[in-house]
Amino acid sequence: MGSMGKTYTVNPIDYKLLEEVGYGASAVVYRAIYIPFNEVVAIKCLDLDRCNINLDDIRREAQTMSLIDHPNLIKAYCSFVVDHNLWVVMPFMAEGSCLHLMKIAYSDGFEEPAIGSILKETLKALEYLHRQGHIHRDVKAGNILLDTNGDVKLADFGVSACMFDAGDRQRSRNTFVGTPCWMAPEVLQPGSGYNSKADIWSFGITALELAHGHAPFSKYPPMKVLLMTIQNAPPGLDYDRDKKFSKVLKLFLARFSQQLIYSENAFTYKKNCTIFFTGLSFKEMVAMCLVKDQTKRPTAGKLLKHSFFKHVKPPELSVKKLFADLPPLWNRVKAIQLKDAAQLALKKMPSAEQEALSQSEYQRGVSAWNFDLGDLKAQASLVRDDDDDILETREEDESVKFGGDKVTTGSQSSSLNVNSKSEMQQAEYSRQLSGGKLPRVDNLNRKGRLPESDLLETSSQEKVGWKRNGSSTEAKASTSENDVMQAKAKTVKSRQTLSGPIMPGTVLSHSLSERGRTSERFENERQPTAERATREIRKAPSFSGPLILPNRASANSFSAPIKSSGGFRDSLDEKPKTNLVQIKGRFSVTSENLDLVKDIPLSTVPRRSSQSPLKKSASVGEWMFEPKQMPVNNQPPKEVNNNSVPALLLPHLQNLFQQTSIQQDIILNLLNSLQPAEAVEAAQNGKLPPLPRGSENNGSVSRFSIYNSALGFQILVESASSERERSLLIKITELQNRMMNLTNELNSEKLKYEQLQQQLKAITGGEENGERSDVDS
Ligand SMILES: Nc1ncnc2c1ncn2[C@@H]1O[C@H](COP(=O)(O)OP(=O)(O)OP(=O)(O)O)[C@@H](O)[C@H]1O
Repeated sequence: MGSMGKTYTVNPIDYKLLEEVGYGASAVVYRAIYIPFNEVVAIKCLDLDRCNINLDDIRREAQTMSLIDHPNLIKAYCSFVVDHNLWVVMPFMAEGSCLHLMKIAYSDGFEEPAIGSILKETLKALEYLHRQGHIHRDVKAGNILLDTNGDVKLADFGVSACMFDAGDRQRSRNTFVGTPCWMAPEVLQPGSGYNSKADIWSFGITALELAHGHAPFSKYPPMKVLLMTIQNAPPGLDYDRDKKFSKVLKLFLARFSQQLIYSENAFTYKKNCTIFFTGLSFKEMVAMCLVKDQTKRPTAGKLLKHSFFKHVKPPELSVKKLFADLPPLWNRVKAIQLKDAAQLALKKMPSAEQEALSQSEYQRGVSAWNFDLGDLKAQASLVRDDDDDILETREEDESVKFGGDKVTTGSQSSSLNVNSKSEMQQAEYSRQLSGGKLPRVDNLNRKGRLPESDLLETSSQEKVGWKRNGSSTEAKASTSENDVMQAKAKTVKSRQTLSGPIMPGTVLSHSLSERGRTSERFENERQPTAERATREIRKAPSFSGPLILPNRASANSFSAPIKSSGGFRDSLDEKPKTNLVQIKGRFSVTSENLDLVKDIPLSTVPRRSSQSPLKKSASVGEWMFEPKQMPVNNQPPKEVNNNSVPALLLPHLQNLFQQTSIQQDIILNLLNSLQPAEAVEAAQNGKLPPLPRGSENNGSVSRFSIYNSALGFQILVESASSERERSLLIKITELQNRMMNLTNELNSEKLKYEQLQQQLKAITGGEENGERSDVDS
């Protein structure tokens, strides 16, 4: 039974599928004609082979959709199975979802009056659903549909749950269902149970989504979002960074401080005050929804009485004007697909397809995840974000702010600034349409009634199914190239956080039916790149799909090895941080490392110098050694990493060696200058280098024993007859002793150096293994 007592048949030949007007995690939605009534309807086609939802869930959705009866909820006319697809026939909402609308024309979110109306209508739907005992579990902008007259309806009961199942009224549920960014903390906490208040949290997130153009945390990978939701303070509206609200606030305050508001006419004054206080009450309303303790969140009914909703305009005034001048929905959807495809191409990933596939497998595989918080934390700590991301996270972590003024990233919004109104009407579409492969959309009124002639014409055409025909493919390919060119000319901040090791697609391949995958690959090979990209985009999650995490064991429990990351080391990382001094790159410098460095007697080690340390001196024969002090290492510890420790030691060791050699030279010089007979003799015996004959030495020296352990020889010299010679010999002895000490030092440093090298090898070996297993995984 359909609308107004009309009955819709369950025979697919009574329906003519037209353009694709939406796609989600599990379904593609088409505009269609119900031929018996010549009425435009929407048909949601769920691929039963591909989606993870079990038949019970699907039946429940269809059942819920057919039983509900509320002006703000999408009702199903009927549903039936066609091949491997379930078709759900429902009213066509000609302006699509709020998400698509924001993507195409309001990337910074809607203006406050529209937000108020959309939220109020959605809240009415929720209030009704909750009263009927349902939890929607997937409230988000992508599931709020708009019609040309401004009607607002909540859709997608794919994940809705009945709280009265098995007569267990008000039972808290324990399954993990929803979409990461919109999921309430209690939904994510295993075993804590949740109820209709989970929808209120999602409603609060949706409010922020509508105000900013994207949901909080939408740029982060799903696992990160889950953790942020559990661990961070709840998100909220930030006036400083939100252009829309701060503009009003600043203006108001400026005029207030100059007492200008009093001189304004009553109308302007009232208007400004209203905007200002509405902004404040919006913030308050959102804060009420986003309380982590679900018991403290208001019910939908109570929230409806909040001051924010008191002065909300009827949607036909505030919502209707949002679509003025926009092209028809199907063209917008196509443009979004092309835009996303161009963006994907721009990212120049090693393999865009790989990424898309991995994302789509995430979407499918998510239901097979073993929900283990410890694993999640480990995975989240592996997520690498660029500096920018880190900064932003910290900002968000600290003060929970949102970048309304930022280029939106992530799947929820596109970062390409497509001027929708002009670019929508590109020649590409005219070409497609004039090519006769798609129905003449110009001849359709928005609501979708087809003139009889067109209906006949389109009826004779091939049905638009899961695949596209050749001409539209060609047209899209060329437009995709255009898009890429346009996009290249613009500054694009591409999302980068999705390519990290967290992508479960790499470990969840079994979750995808092999048959489906093979045929998909085959299709992909035959399709032009742009078409493929578009298809992959469609399959790739916008993270807007439901996250279903049933309590069942899985092999996919994040087996990737944990490695130290140069990225986040925030509260998410619970690895022990004892002695952690500084994090640099992939290494962390611990106080142990610093101790090692400290052990080196830097202050006593002479530095190697370009200038020779040997200077002419009268007191020590020809040369004296002028040791230069090695400056204490003034480098801050952050400059030190495991790599640089041996490098740091090396010059010192070289200096020691050099110093020792120099001292040897000095001694030899001194010996040369003394020319003791024994030395000469020793030299002649091969124990000492030949000594030059000096003029001062007259041969009468006292016996003096010099033992050099390092050099392993003993010099026995006669004590010099003269005082001068004696003092020189003493100096020699001193120098020899110093040399011995230095040699000992050198040996021990050599030992340390070797040990350090071994440690370093062990570390780098471990790192390489870790990286290899990362690459493998
Ligand atoms: N009745 C409708 N009229 C017009 N457009 C619709 C209609 N129903 C759905 N859509 C469009 O199709 C998109 C996907 O629909 P839907 O959310 O039901 O699919 P899904 O696979 O369940 O998505 P997800 O699970 O990601 O929320 C919607 O976001 C919307 O843009």
